[in-house]
Amino acid sequence: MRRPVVIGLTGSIGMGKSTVAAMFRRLGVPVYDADAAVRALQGPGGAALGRIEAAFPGVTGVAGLDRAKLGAAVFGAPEKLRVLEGILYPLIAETQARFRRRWRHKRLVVLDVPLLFEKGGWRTVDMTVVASAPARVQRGRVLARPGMTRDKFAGILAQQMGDAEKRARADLVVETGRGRLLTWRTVRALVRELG
Ligand SMILES: CC(C)(COP(=O)(O)OP(=O)(O)OC[C@H]1O[C@@H](n2cnc3c(N)ncnc32)[C@H](O)[C@@H]1O)[C@@H](O)C(=O)NCCC(=O)NCCS
Ligand SMILES: Nc1ncnc2c1ncn2[C@@H]1O[C@H](COP(=O)(O)OP(=O)(O)OP(=O)(O)O)[C@@H](O)[C@H]1O
Repeated sequence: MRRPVVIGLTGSIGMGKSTVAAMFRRLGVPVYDADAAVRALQGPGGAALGRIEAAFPGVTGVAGLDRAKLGAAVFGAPEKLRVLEGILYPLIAETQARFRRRWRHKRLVVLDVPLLFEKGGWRTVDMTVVASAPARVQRGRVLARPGMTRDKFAGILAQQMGDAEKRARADLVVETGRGRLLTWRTVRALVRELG
């Protein structure tokens, strides 16, 4: 039996990655959501909680992880972020392997991974797809989110590979700044070709 074509989907904050992922799902393509996997590991009863508490005392409780507290501890402290990644990434790799086994009979699957290029996940996929829009569209979307500030946005951008580099590395760029219909048609054409 042929194994599925594996697409790695990524994009910077506010570029429409989640919306593109939802379009793949609507077309019947299984989508692995790396952010959701991280949240499940860190939520109430999550498999990573014990190890996170041991490394960062005081950041977990009955409700799971206090993300803001841990974020304050690790963002801006690269060596601490590496410790957190060392705890989470082997567990994430397991959940991803389970996803791949579960859908091995499919022709096409998508891995939605925010840090696909930054963390090397691109090496394990057949094709990379980057959701992208002009910077002013991205900015407008992100600053409209509740709780978002210019400083926070700048801080997040500074931590991510830039959009230009992601676009240059992508096998396919899906434009999300020129209406949903265009985005939908692009995703549908890709699924028809590969699915
Ligand atoms: C530290 C945590 C708890 C903070 O959670 P919080 O909800 O406050 O922030 P959020 O997850 O939305 O991240 C904010 C921004 O930082 C970026 N970011 C998150 N983790 C990392 C990382 N390891 N390296 C670089 N950027 C990161 C995200 O892409 C996002 O743009 C959380 O980010 C975390 O557990 N990170 C480690 C796991 C990871 O690498 N996740 C990335 C995607 S799989
Ligand atoms: N053609 C389009 N494709 C995708 N998103 C679009 C499009 N047109 C408008 N949008 C809007 O842009 C926003 C993009 O948000 P979305 O959550 O998909 O981004 P994201 O890249 O997943 O962001 P984050 O990484 O911050 O979660 C949404 O509010 C969505 O409704």
